[in-house]
Amino acid sequence: MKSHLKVVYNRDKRAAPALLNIDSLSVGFTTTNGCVSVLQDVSFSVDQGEIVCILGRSGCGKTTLLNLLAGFLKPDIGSVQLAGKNVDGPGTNRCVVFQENALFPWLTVRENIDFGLQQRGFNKKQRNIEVERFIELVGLAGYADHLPEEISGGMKQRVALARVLILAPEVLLLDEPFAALDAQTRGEMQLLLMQLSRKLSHTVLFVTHDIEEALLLADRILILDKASKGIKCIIDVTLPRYRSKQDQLFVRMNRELTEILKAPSESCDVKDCAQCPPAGGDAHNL
Ligand SMILES: Nc1ncnc2c1ncn2[C@@H]1O[C@H](COP(=O)(O)OP(=O)(O)OP(=O)(O)O)[C@@H](O)[C@H]1O
Repeated sequence: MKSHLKVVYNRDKRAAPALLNIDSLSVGFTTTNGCVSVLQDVSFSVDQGEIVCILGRSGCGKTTLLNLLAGFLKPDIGSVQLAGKNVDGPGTNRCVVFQENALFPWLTVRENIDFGLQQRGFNKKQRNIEVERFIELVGLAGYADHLPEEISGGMKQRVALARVLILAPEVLLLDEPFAALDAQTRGEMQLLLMQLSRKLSHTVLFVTHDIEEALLLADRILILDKASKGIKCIIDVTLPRYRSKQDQLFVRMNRELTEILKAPSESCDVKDCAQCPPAGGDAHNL
């Protein structure tokens, strides 16, 4: 049967150099049972303005990879480069949003969104204009003076998004940001993220367990493999930008991705895939 997934290892010539280059990353942890290797020889790159979703079974290293990109963790081997510069710690050019937002409970919505700009020394007039713009953008007009405890979980995640987007980071790193929300609010947040990242041209890496979420949001989906501790495959999502779960191609891709995630092998399982590298080839370098 013909596959509907386009697996891309080596990209066509790029119009511009990649924004993020992840080269041969390996990392492990020292535990009470000794050293545990989590990621081995992971390489890929991300273009400016791309949304890349990271999928994989529980414990395959998705959060670890995001932490490496954020600079919270250092690799044992390999490097992360952002715009040609080595990432060797956290930096203002990357912002992270987690499942559990960490809003300041004593600050209002407006003050939470303003906080980062204030820390960076922008004057009050500039800040006020930007804060009002972002309150509107994330659909929180009318709630600016509320405290976090006075708004819903979905609204809190809107605040969490606004307060990082306002800082215009080069890369936005999202670790299951909508996992705790109900299905409807989650759908609204996915749409909001897609609209905002297009409007503001953000480069996004998004960790999720949810294949549908990845198919709704991603330009590419990177699947991590627990067995090999590396990349199982990278899928180009060839759906139109605004997607419907009811679309036939969406349904088929969902089914095929589910199969890939279930498959125990270390390599891509797309049938008749002409683009898989030969054994020992230069896999995963996009
Ligand atoms: N600080 C740490 N010390 C020891 N082991 C760790 C540490 N952080 C992560 N690990 C281990 O590394 C592996 C990968 O963890 P990670 O959280 O990156 O996986 P994940 O794919 O994000 O999982 P999940 O989908 O369940 O959130 C797990 O086996 C985890 O126990």
